[in-house]
Amino acid sequence: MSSLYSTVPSGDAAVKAASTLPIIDIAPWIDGHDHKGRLSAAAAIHAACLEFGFFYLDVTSFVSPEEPEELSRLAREFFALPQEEKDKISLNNQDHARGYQRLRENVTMGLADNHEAIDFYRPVENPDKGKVLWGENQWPNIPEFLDKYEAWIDRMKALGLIVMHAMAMGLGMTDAEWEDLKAQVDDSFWVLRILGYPPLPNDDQGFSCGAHKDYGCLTFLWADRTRGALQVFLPQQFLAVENPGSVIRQEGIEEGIWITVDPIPGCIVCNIGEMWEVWSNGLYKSTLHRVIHRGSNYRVSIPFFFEPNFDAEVAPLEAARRIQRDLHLVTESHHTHKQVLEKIYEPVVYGDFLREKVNNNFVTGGGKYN
Ligand SMILES: N=C(N)NCCCC[C@H](N)C(=O)O
Ligand SMILES: O=C(O)CCC(=O)C(=O)O
Ligand SMILES: [Fe+2]
Repeated sequence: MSSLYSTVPSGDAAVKAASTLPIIDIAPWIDGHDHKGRLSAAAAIHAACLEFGFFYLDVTSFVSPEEPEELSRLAREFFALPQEEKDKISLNNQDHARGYQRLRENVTMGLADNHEAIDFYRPVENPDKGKVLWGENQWPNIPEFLDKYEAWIDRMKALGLIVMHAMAMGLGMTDAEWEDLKAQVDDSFWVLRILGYPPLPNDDQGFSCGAHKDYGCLTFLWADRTRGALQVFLPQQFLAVENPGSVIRQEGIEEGIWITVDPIPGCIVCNIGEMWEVWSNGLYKSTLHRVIHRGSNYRVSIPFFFEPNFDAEVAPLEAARRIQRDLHLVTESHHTHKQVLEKIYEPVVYGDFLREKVNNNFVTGGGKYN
C-alpha cells in the first residue's frame, strides 16, 4: 500500500497537476475600485482552496522584487556565522519558540528536520520567557536586519487582511459576516520564519522539512530560486476533476501524489492552514506539504504565517455551511456526502492550538514549559 509519506512525484499526472496550480493576481485588490477584478480574483482563490489549498499569488503590484532578495541576503549572512554566534539567539535562551534553532533541532512527525531557522512572533505586552511563546523576539546583530524584516512583516500583515477579505467574498459572505471574521484576525498572532536548508545528503532518507499542515490561517512563502524542493500532496480524487466544486474531499484518503511547487518570479506561494479547515467546516482542506532539498546549494526560504488573533475562537462559518448544503443538493447524495454534511468541526481557540503544536516541535525544551 502506498503511504502518504512515501509517495514521490513522478510521471504525467504530476506534471499536469503542477501546471494546474493557479496564479492569482492581487492587483485588483491593491488599486482602486475594480469590483469585477476583485470578484474574479476571489472566485479564483475559492476554486484553488477547494482543489489544492495552495496557489501562487502574483504580488508584483504590492512588493518590489528587490525586497525579498535583500531579506534573503541578510538571512544568508546570518546562517554563515559560526555556530556559537548563531546560538547566542537560541530559542532556548528565551521562551522555547522565539529565536534560532540549530540544524535538526526542529522535529516533524518524530523525525529531525534537515534545516536551521529563526522564528519571530507578534510581540506581546508583558513578556515572560518562562512561558512558552510569551518571550521576546531575538534579532541577529546584523546591520539593517531588523528594519528590513519589520518592513516585510508590515507588508505581509496588510496582505493577510487583503487575502482574507478576498476569501470572504469568495465564500459569498455578507459584509456583516466579513466584519465578524475580520475581528478574529485583525490583531494577527503572526509568525515570521527564516529557513536555511543545506542539501540533504543523498544517502539520507529523511526530510529537509517533514510532511505537515500549517497551523493557522494563511502562509505567504517567499523562496529562493532553488527548484524541486517544496512538494505538495494532491489527493488522487482531484487529479482528473473538471469542476472541483462538485467534489467533497473525503476523510482519511491516503492515495495521491506529491507535486513539486517551484518558485515563480514576482509570485509568492500561498496556502491555507488548519484554522481555515475549521472555518470552512472542511470545505477547504489544509494541504500537507514537505521539503526535500538535495543538490548542492544552500536554500533559503522565508514563510510568513498570517494567523488568527491569539484569543480567536475559530468555528465553522455560516457561509461555508450554506455552500455545503448547496453542494449536497447538486451532487449525488451517497453515503460519504451525507457524512461530510453532518460533520461539524469543533471550535478551536487558536492560541491553545498553537501552544500545543510548538510544545511538540523541538528536540530541546519541548513540553517542559506551559
Ligand atoms: N508555523 C508553522 N506552520 N510552522 C511549520 C513548521 C512545520 C514543521 C513542524 N516541525 C511541525 O511538526 O509542525
Ligand atoms: O521552505 C519551504 O518551502 C516550506 C517551509 C514550510 O512549509 C514551513 O515552514 O511551514
Ligand atoms: Fe509549512
